[in-house]
Amino acid sequence: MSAPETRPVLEAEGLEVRYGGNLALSVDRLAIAQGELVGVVGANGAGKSTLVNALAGWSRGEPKATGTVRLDGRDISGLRTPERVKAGLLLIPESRLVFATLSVDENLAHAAHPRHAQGRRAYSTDEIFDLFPNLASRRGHLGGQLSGGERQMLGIARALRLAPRALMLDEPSIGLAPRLVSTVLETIRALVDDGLTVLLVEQNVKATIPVVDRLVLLERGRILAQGPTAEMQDDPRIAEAYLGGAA
Ligand SMILES: Nc1ncnc2c1ncn2[C@@H]1O[C@H](COP(=O)(O)OP(=O)(O)OP(=O)(O)O)[C@@H](O)[C@H]1O
Repeated sequence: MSAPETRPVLEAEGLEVRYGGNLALSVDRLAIAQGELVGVVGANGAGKSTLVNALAGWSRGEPKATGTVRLDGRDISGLRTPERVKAGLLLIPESRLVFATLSVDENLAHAAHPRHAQGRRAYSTDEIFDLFPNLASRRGHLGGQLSGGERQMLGIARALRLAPRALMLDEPSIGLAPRLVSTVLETIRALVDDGLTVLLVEQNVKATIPVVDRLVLLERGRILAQGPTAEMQDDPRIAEAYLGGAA
């Protein structure tokens, strides 16, 4: 038998992002292992979106990103977003990109299973509707007619059709009713238990703690602390800032 695989699925090294002259993100190293669910938490403006956008090779403004991003050991820093998607690195942005004028079925059909996805799992529409029964009952509804939670689920479903190697989600809980927040986060957990590798950005630390394996605390663009959830949840920086000053 060969030694157990330790190479991370997704890895960033020396990743820096500047907007104009301002350094918004400076991450020495972040690595996510196969089948791991890592939660990135931090206050407004901490750099959470900037981090996942830089990993995805995508941005709102015109930031300058430097450093190395690797997927399964392959340097993908020079690839544009569509090529990173083809390679298996997918981001579901905060804005939950779905086609508003296409039905749920059409939205899924547009996210067709890529031909060159060696060893990656593309979920079938049947599997997707098992995972998201709400979507199954709305197959003919237009994307624009769906609730925030349903759009979020459709966004995840579209990503699953594309056989992600690593999936990044930017604040999937935002704007959702508390009950739906746990449904969405528990579904993400179930996908990880099924083998998917996930980087989850969340401001809702309380809802994030029960589902993630590891927490990364970002502050002013830097990783202030990271570690297994069981240890990090008692870290006073997390407890005081996000859990109502429990310490
Ligand atoms: N397009 C942009 N142009 C200029 N500065 C930006 C841009 N996007 C983000 N920034 C700045 O970069 C920093 C990090 O922002 P970012 O959106 O990554 O934070 P965040 O942790 O995702 O915050 P939130 O939880 O509010 O979404 C902030 O200081 C923000 O003002």
